[in-house]
Amino acid sequence: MDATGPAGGTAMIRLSGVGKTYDDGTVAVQAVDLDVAPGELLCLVGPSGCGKSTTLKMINRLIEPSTGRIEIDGRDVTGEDPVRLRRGIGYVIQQVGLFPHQKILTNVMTVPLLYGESRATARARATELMELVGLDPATYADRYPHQLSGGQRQRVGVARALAADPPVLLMDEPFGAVDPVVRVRLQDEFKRLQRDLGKTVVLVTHDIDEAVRMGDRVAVFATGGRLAQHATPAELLARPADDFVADFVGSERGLRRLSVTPVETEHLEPLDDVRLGDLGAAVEIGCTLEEALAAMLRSDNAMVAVKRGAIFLGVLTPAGVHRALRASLAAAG
Ligand SMILES: Nc1ncnc2c1ncn2[C@@H]1O[C@H](COP(=O)(O)OP(=O)(O)OP(=O)(O)O)[C@@H](O)[C@H]1O
Repeated sequence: MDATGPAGGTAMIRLSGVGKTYDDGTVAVQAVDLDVAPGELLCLVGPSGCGKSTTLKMINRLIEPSTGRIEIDGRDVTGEDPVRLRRGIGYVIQQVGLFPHQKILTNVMTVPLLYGESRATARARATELMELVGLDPATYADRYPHQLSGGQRQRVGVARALAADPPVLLMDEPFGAVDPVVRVRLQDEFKRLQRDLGKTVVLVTHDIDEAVRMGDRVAVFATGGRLAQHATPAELLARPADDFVADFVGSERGLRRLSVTPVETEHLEPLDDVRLGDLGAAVEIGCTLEEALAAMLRSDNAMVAVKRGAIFLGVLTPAGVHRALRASLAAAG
């Protein structure tokens, strides 16, 4: 097993007392303790200049910590050869950094070729990865980067980062350059992909909505590189650790809870003599209140049918949404 665990598997990341003071005396990160469980997606969020990118880059040693220890699967990264280390860590940045004069397929093939795969294997792998990130190879393989939209380029960046099948992915504002609608779709798709592939991911964003939507856990950094809170999205929104976090998550945090609270059977009301098709809008049990509310708003009724597969379970009404939010608030407290 190498420094970063078996390729394709998941890895545990641990930061203990990790700090960074730059040569000019800027304290970018203060003694931070953070664990990322295997297969977990951790979002680092906070205002500009609070040390998020510095923290991320210390994990793959693009920046050396001034203090503390960073372990991947129990092994200190500072003892590892940086080149070898980075092979087990995919890295996705906002400016994707595609080769402008190479076709998309060739861009993605670069990584498998780098690892000594034959051209045929690299081509097959790159084609598979394009499909995985939702870019039809028949349409996009032979295009050049400038012939793609920002969101499509971002998908290529993710495909390329996955090409080496690294157990760990580090992402710095990966969806920052795309418009809000495409952004939400990319976030949802990436989250699904990450769950399926079981990668351990650390993702930097300045957007609290992105953090609570995507993170299994969220680390909120405050100015001066202080880790202000490390919690699940639901805990963070229900119980901000201090005034800084409360201010950062914002007064709309009740609304934000919609995206992290699932619809459960106890929030539903029965409806007699109704068939699934009669109500128009229907959602699956376990979806978020946000999704259920969106379906409710699309329908003519002030309610939405909730089902499990083909079975009708009941209806969710605005009062049910309210009850669900109150219950989750109480549970998180
Ligand atoms: N090479 C450097 N030398 C000195 N100071 C630096 C250096 N790189 C970053 N900093 C400072 O360290 C602090 C943290 O920077 P960092 O890039 O980690 O923040 P960030 O939270 O990622 O910010 P943003 O959201 O704006 O990208 C900032 O005050 C920044 O000015």
